[in-house]
Amino acid sequence: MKILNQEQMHWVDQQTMIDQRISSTELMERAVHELYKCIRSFTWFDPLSPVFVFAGSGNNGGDGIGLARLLAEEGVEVHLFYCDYSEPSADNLHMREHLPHRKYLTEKSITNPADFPTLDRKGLIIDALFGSGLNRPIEGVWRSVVESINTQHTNRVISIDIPSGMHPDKILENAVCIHADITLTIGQPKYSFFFPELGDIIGDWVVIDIKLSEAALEKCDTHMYYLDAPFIKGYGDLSRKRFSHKGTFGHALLINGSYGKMGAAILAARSCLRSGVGLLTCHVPRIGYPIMQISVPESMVSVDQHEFYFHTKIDVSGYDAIGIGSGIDHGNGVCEALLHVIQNTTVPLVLDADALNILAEHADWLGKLPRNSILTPHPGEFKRLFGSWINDAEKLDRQRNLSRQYGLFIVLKGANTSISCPDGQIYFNSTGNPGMATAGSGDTLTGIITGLCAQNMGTKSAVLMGVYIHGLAGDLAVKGQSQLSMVSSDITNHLGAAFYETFQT
Ligand SMILES: NC(=O)C1=CN([C@@H]2O[C@H](COP(=O)(O)OP(=O)(O)OC[C@H]3O[C@@H](n4cnc5c(N)ncnc54)[C@H](O)[C@@H]3O)[C@@H](O)[C@H]2O)[C@@H](O)CC1
Ligand SMILES: [K+]
Repeated sequence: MKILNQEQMHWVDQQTMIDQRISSTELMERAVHELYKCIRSFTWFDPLSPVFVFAGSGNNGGDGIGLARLLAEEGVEVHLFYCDYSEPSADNLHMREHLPHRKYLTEKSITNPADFPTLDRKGLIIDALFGSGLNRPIEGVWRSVVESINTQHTNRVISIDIPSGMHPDKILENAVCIHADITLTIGQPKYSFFFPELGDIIGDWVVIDIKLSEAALEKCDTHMYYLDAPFIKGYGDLSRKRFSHKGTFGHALLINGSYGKMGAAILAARSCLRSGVGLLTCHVPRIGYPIMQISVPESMVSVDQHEFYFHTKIDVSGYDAIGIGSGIDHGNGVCEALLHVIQNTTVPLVLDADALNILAEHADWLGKLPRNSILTPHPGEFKRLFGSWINDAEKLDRQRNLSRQYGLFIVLKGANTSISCPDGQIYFNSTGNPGMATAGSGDTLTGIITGLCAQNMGTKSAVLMGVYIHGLAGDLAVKGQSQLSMVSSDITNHLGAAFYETFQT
């Protein structure tokens, strides 16, 4: 799914009305019905509790007023507050004119901070003050309304389209924003939803489909995408031909593990094999030989001359993809051995963990990496590699520019992992959960991406698919268990189900 900026979203709204021959009121009515359906589908929704709607005078407010109407028509007790309601938009006025009989609905204006109501009964707050039309930080009475709503800890808060005060495309420094429990976002997710520093403000978010014009969406030029199921399904064909053999699916090399960290090598190897690679060789220190043979019998083992860690300048020719770094440690000679790999292969390298830390100490090596290599840092490793950032928007810009400059994929791990590509596009993953923040989760990702890269499907497909499948396997693994009990082997054990759910193959 494309992620559009403020201007593009407005344009798509307008084009939708033209293409579908509907008025702006009809489009808003469609949005209002979809918002209502979504709220009514929440199992926690209690029609016997009051709903407090705070509406601004723009179209976001119009959505809130329309929602108030549908809830009141159902018999829900609704209290509607108009906040500094001057010069309402035409659609906002239309919604107001069509409010039902006032039996279940009260209306009140808030024109100064003292007008904020006492919400002494537990209920649901709907935030419809400002939406994607916000163009500056909230001030005055709106600010005090936002601050008062944020103190209502016993009431659940749903923001319509975007938490009021948040800009859809950028960070407004020190701006006051509604802290939503849930954001029901209209049409497309907004770019700012992918800034980790705003995560607590947005809460959980759900995209409300209002059947925007496909033709208009198609025409919008963007470099930002949300990596969801329909998108990834169209990205590759993993079905196997009848006469295919293990040679068809590539030969991967994984260089991982050291004394005390052989688990990283095992986790990566098992995930690599579960991702469909034809042949796998694991290069490990001597101490790791029996461990790998017993733990991962499907893998061949190449043994380093060093007892405890990766040290030997090995022959890396003949492989289709190489993953390196999980648990390789930092001992004497590791840097030279890593540089030897970098300089003696043309296949994309998947670099993780200690390989990234070594890279951080040798910034000039970035330019030496084979084109289309893949860096998989978590934020701490990203900082060591590329320095600290001013805010998340600046961090994402930097990530994107570095990918273009060095011809690399950068997979910045976290909630909604961001994947920047050499072509300048950036993808935000839709799968995964906090249970995956556990030891070895990154090692499994290295294994998956390396295994997919080896199958010659194109590096970009392998990276996007790998990140998506890794998260989906985590989502399947956590079903029926607590996130806190999850271990990274659970991810590996659900890879088969994740591939099947995505590609039916
Ligand atoms: N046809 C459409 O355009 C649709 C719009 N929809 C809703 O409309 C919203 C966008 O509506 P609008 O463009 O009217 O914008 P908003 O309702 O977000 O804001 C209203 C107006 O307030 C002013 N404003 C912006 N920032 C301000 C600030 N900090 N302090 C004071 N005033 C400020 C601007 O002039 C802006 O146009 C979406 O978020 C969505 O909820 C949906 O109903 C779907 C269809
Ligand atoms: K809002």
